[in-house]
Amino acid sequence: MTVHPTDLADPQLPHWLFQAALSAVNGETAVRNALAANGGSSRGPEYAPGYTHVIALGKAAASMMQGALTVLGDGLARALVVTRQGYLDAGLCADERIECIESEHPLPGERSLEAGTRLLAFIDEAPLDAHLLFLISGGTSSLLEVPVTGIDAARLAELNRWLLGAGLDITAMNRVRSALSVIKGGRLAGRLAGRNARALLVSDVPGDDPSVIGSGLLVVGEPRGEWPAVPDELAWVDELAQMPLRPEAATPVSVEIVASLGKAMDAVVAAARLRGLPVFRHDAFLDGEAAATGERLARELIRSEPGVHVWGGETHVHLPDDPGRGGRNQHLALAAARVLAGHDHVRLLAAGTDGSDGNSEDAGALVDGDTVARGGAEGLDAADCLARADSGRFLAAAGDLIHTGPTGTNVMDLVIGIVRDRAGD
Ligand SMILES: O=C(O)C(=O)CO
Repeated sequence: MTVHPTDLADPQLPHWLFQAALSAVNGETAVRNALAANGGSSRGPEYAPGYTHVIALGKAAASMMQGALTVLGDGLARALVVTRQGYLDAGLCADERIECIESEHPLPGERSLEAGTRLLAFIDEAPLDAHLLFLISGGTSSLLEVPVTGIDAARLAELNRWLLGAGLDITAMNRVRSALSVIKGGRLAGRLAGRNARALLVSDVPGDDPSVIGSGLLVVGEPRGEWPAVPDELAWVDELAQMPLRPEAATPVSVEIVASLGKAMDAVVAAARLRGLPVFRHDAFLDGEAAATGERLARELIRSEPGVHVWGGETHVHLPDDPGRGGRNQHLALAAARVLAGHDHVRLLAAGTDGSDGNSEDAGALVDGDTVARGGAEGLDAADCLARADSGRFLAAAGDLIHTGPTGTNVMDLVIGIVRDRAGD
């Protein structure tokens, strides 16, 4: 394969590859395709006028709902859409059949409790012979909750603040969330009263396990991993988790993953090949500490052959008490930038496919061998910003942030490395 240094040097290339990935896992397209494939020539009963009740939850809810609406048309009876603040679509919510709720993320609160209560009522209001179509994406864990007795909004926020800052992986976090919820851990399936139900999922968890996505509302999973050590001030977590929950007969739900990190990575590979560029797909899931991962990938890229490299996953950051602006992708990118300093042939993009990274409004960052110098010229110190979890401030000063707004999907994070031929420097 011929290497085109001019293409690998194209300033737009990393953005273009990231956009190709986002399009391939877009919630609207994924739902539309899944329903159209199912309808085909022998359209199922969900298309009968006024028969289907849609429940769209998570960061990609509005976009997934749009996909369902396009295919169902007047097959849609009613819908409930629960998504993150700022992620709704005004046109969608103008449809009087569609009830829209903006809820809280990444920390659940009062509105998450209201949304959880509304979800149960919405299901109860659907006729017993209705078809329930669930469209679930990540973010659901925070956006909706019906907790066990003894947990109010303040405790819920306290619990999740600890879970998000403790460096736990999503499986461990959701194990705790599920133990304290009457809808998570598959328990929502016990509230469907035998209604015919189908779920389409956009996966934001490693291994695409439906019992982990959105804390597995409809699918009971095997408890996996260690129960984490709970800090003393949260002793009520262990106490309440031991209380037995009333078992309810679960209604079987057909579950299908319609978009995933793997598909997003495939799309980067295909887009690079389309340009005739060499591409290296790294399948090992990125799940380590963000800064250490960024440094490791930067070292690998410096030594690598020219071409496009793609990784996917979800790293984590141990947050200090008073974190600054940023998220795991920006943290990873800034740590990588320190290693890349002076190496002009490498660029690295790290971004969340949902368009938001940590507590910032940015998706991530695109760094290069000059990032540290650019931020330094603005009076900032990269090591200091990393120590204070303030990578966003540094990257904003360096002009390296990537902003997409809500993307209509959520399949974890992508890291795209571009290595140019050194002769072209
Ligand atoms: O983001 C969430 O809601 C999860 O728990 C994983 O999908």
